[in-house]
Amino acid sequence: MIAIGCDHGGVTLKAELMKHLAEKQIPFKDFGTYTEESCDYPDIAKPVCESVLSGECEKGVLICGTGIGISMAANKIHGIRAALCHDYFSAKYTRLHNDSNIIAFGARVIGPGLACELLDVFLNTGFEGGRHALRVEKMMNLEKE
Ligand SMILES: O=C(CO)[C@H](O)[C@H](O)COP(=O)(O)O
Repeated sequence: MIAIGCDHGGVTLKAELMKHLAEKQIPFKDFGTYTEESCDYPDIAKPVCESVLSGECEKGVLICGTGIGISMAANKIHGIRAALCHDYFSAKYTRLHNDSNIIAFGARVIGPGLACELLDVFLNTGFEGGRHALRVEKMMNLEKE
């Protein structure tokens, strides 16, 4: 199950990504927002991240206008590693090297075609482990300081 959420800036892109997931028969849970009425991206980031941390959802997708605010908000939550990705290399390597559990997009930055491709590579790439495991562990330990 994939958790997905956006602010008002990401409603259209979220719909495209959900259509893409449905076509691929990948189950998802939509945490809103559902209209283009203005809302605050931390209010959406929180339940999406909680769903990933609880294990209800395996990974998450967050969208705002730039992708910056909603990924910043997500990364304030302990256990979340959210990666803002607008290119193929980043979407692939944030899984391989950072074991990211959330991908974020800026709906005012990227088109739906590329975003769907990036989501695919994000979901289909595993963590490489090895030397990266200690780095991820050290990164997560920063939350405890
Ligand atoms: O990208 C965002 C946060 O990083 C927001 O989507 C953006 O700031 C919303 O702006 P506005 O209220 O003017 O639609």
